[in-house]
Amino acid sequence: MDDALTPETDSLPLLLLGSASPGRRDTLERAGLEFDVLPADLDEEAILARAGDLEPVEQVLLLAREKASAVTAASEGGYVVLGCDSMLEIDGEVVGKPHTAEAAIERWRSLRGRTGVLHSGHWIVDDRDAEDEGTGATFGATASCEITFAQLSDEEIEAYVATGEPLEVAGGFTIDGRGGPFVESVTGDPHAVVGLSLPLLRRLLAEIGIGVHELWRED
Ligand SMILES: Nc1nc2c(ncn2[C@H]2C[C@H](O)[C@@H](COP(=O)(O)OP(=O)(O)OP(=O)(O)O)O2)c(=O)[nH]1
Repeated sequence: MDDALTPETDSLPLLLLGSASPGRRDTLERAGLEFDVLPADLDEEAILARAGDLEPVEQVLLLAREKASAVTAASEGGYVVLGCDSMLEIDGEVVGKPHTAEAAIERWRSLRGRTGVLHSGHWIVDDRDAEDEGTGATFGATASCEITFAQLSDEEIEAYVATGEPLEVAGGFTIDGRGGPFVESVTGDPHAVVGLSLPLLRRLLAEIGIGVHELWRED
C-alpha cells in the first residue's frame, strides 16, 4: 500500500477511494468530487475461499467491505472510506477479470447475444473524528445492472481482445471504452457497470449526514 494518508485539515469531509480502479476514479472525478485514493492490496480469491458459498451479491459486498476495512487501517484516520468490488453474473456463474486473451475470447464467445447481471458492491467506513461529526458507522449496499451483449462476430471479438482492454475489467467488457458498441442495453445505473454507482454513493453518504454536493471540488 502507498504511504498512509491523512485528510486535508480543511472542513471538507474528505472521501478516500480505496480502489486502484481507473474507472472508479474517473467516475468520481467526472462527478466533480474531491477525494484521495489509497488502493487495497488483498488476496480476493483467498477471502472468498474462506467465506464459503456466497451469492454473487454477497461476494462483491464482502470484498468491498474487506477493501474499505484494509484501507481505513492503512490511512491515519479522518476519512470517509469507500471500498468497491464488481463482478459479472451470467447463468448463475460469477466471472471477474479474464486476465488472458484466451480467456477473454472464450468469455465473449459465451457472452455474445446474451444477458448477464453486473453486481457492484460498495462499502463505507465513516472514520472521521468525533469533532468532524464522525459516526464510526460501517455499512454498504450493492447496485446491480442487467446487461445485454451484442451478437459479436468472431472477428469483432478477436479485434476487441487484441486491444487488451477486456483483460483487466470485471466481465471482460466496458461500456465507456472500446467495448461500448458491444453492449446493447443496460438497466439500472450505468455508473454501477463501471464499478461505482453515484446515486447509491449519494444515499450511502446521506446515511452519515453528508450531502454529495459537500464533496464537490471548487473548480
Ligand atoms: N471504465 C470501466 N471499467 C470497468 C467497466 N466494467 C468493469 N470495469 C472495471 C472497474 C474495476 O476496475 C474492475 C472490476 O474489478 P474490481 O472490482 O476487482 O476492481 P479493481 O481490481 O480494478 O480495483 P480495486 O480492487 O477496487 O482496487 O473492472 C466499465 O464498463 N468501464
